[in-house]
Parts: sequence; C-alpha cells; structure tokens
Amino acid sequence: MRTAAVVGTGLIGTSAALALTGRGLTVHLEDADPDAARTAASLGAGTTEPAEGPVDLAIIAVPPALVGKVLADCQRRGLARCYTDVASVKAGPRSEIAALGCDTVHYIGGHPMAGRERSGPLAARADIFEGRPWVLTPTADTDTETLNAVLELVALCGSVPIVMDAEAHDRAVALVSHAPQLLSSLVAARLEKADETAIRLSGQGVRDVTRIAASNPAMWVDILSANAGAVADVLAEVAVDLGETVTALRALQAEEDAERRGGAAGIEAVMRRGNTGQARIPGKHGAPPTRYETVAVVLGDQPGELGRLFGEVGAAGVNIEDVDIEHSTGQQVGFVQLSVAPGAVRPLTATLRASGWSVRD
Ligand SMILES: NC(=O)C1=CN([C@@H]2O[C@H](COP(=O)(O)OP(=O)(O)OC[C@H]3O[C@@H](n4cnc5c(N)ncnc54)[C@H](O)[C@@H]3O)[C@@H](O)[C@H]2O)C=CC1
Ligand SMILES: O=C(O)C(=O)Cc1ccc(O)cc1
Repeated sequence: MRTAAVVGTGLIGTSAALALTGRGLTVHLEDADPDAARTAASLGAGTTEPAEGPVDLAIIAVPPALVGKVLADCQRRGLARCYTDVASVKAGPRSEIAALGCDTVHYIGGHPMAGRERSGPLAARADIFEGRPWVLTPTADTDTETLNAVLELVALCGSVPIVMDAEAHDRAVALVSHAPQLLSSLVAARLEKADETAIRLSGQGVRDVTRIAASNPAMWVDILSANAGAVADVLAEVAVDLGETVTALRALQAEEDAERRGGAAGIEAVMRRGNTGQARIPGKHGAPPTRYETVAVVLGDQPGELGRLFGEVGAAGVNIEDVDIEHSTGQQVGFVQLSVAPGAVRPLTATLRASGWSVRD
C-alpha cells in the first residue's frame, strides 16, 4: 500500500494518518470542516490536495451515523480501490451501507480499540493504536484485496487484528467500552455540585475511574444511539448489583451481629467478583494479564527529574512496564509508581535508594 485517503480528520482519522505518513505513505486528508483537515496537514498527517487517481485505501473516520452516507459519497467519486471505517459501532453502519446500495465487495468495517478522552486533530498521536486490538467486520462479500489492504493498515498502526461479526462486536463493546463510559460519567457527575473541600481530596482512585468522563458528549450520543439496547442491558445488570450493594451497606450499620455479618459478606462478594473481572483484562499488546508490582518513588516537581529517574531505572537493567504519576495538591512533590516485574522490585528499590531517591515502602 502506497497511498491512502483519510476522510474525517478528527482524533482517530488524524492519528491513523500520522501513523501512515510516519511509515512513508502518501495520505490525502479531507474533512467537512476544512480547518480540521488543514490542522491535520500542519501536524504532518498528509496533504489536503486531492489525489489524482484512486488511492489504495480510504479510511472513513466520521461519526457512526455518517459512515454510510460518507462511504456512498466516496465510492461515487471513485476515491479509493478499497474502503474501511473506524466507527465504534458496527451493526448500524453496516445496515445503512446495505440500504444505500454501497459496494460492499471493496468495503470492510473496522474499529480500533484505542482512543482518547479528547477530540479533534490536535489530540491525535501516531502511537495510540500500538499494541491495541483493531476489530475487523468483513461483509459476506468483502474481497481478499480489501481484507489485505486493511490488514496492512492495522499492521502499519502497530495494532492486532481481530475479525468479528458486527453484532458480536457491538455486544462486546457495550460491556468493555460503552457501559464503562457511562459509569465513569455517572461517578464524575456526583462531583458536579460537591463541596470544594471534598474535591480537593481527590486521589488517584477517583482520577482513574473518571478519566474518560472528560469525553465529548456529542460523540458519545452518536455512539450510544447506535448501541443503546446492548448498553442498557449491561447497565440494567449493574443496577441490580448496585441495589444489592446498597442493601449490604445498610446491613453493615445494623444493630444485630448476624445482619452486619451478612452485609460484610455481600460487600466482600462484590469486591471479590471485581478482583476476578479485573484480573481478566489483558496486559499490553493483548497478552495475557501479567502481574507487575510497583515501586513508588517520591519526585521533586522540577524539570528533568522524571527523565533522570527513568535513566537510572534503565541503567539498572529494569524494564518499566507502566508509569503512573500522582501529584499531591499544594505540594511541590509527586509520586511516580513504576510497574516492574515482581523480581525487579527489591534490587531496583536498593539501587534507587543507594543513589539518593526516596522510595516508599
Ligand atoms: N474518540 C475515540 O476515542 C474513538 C472514536 N472512534 C470512532 O472514530 C470516529 C471518529 O471519532 P473521533 O475522531 O473521535 O471524532 P472527532 O470529532 O475528533 O472527528 C470527527 C471528524 O469528522 C468530521 N466530519 C463530520 N462529518 C463529516 C463528513 N460528512 N465528511 C467529512 N468529515 C466529516 C468532523 O468535522 C470531525 O473533524 C467515530 O466514528 C468514533 O466512533 C473509534 C475509536 C476510538
Ligand atoms: O480512552 C480509553 O480508554 C478508551 O477506551 C477510548 C475509546 C473510546 C471509544 C472507542 O470506540 C474505543 C476506545
């Protein structure tokens, strides 16, 4: 594949375009909003000049409800030899594509399972897809050339292809993406009118749970409108669990010992089910979950400290698997949690302490 077109140069379109230009492809950028396409081009994502002939692959990166219409329009113009999209839901767009009479031989649905809580080209990054699943939903008649073109796109973006049926995809993302998005928003909504003194106490837990609550509401209305039933099914089950959890918490306040024990058992059960579910989430690159342990280092809030710390960890021959940085309100220090292989915790702690770092026990 040598040439591509990206139609819709928001977060996902521009990120894919950056990944492709980074690998030497020529990418033609289009957007209904010319400013978005110009911004993407200025970031190095490609050119706003139209292609002279059909490109190898067009990537349609517009809101889910517009995928059918935009695909039909691109095919009418003969923009590309093969087409894919990146919409977060797959069954609705597929029905629309069929209803509009699009060419489904040269089209394959796609959904990179990676994103950010921000929108627009300025939030784009070439590396957001690395190691992440990229779902492909071929139609019954998608041809091999189209499948190969999109497999090349997925490989160039560093993602892992997973072929799925569109309905199965939509049920899966209701569980792992769409319901979690709403639950994150619901937890964050509790903070809307909370007392400032309470908000100031926010630590890493509430930050982790509410990160995606910063997402763009308009985009999520589009996504949820196209998967409302499946998401409602998941949330109805959560509502049952919530009801039982509230009952267990009330029981914890009871006078009677037996009732309090029942409450504690209920809470323990929900925590244990959570432990089991959380442990099933795969680690980086879709690998089975790996248990890492953390080394927590206190860091002065000054330029270059993080780089110096990473340099020392690297020199000690330890691979950093993940990093979390926690700032304490009103203090000039932060805590850096380095996730490392369990066997590396003791030697790394000793090495860092020996060179003057403050490592928490
Ligand atoms: N944001 C995320 O984390 C993820 C989003 N997706 C999917 O990617 C697609 C794009 O989402 P984002 O990049 O986040 O949205 P975005 O809002 O950042 O970008 C969408 C772009 O499409 C353009 N657009 C709208 N109508 C158009 C038309 N008719 N022709 C050409 N351009 C048009 C808009 O002007 C905008 O620049 C959506 O289908 C979304 O479901 C997939 C994975 C993750
Ligand atoms: O930010 C995250 O963790 C996400 O999971 C973002 C995301 C949003 C929408 C998608 O269709 C896929 C991924």
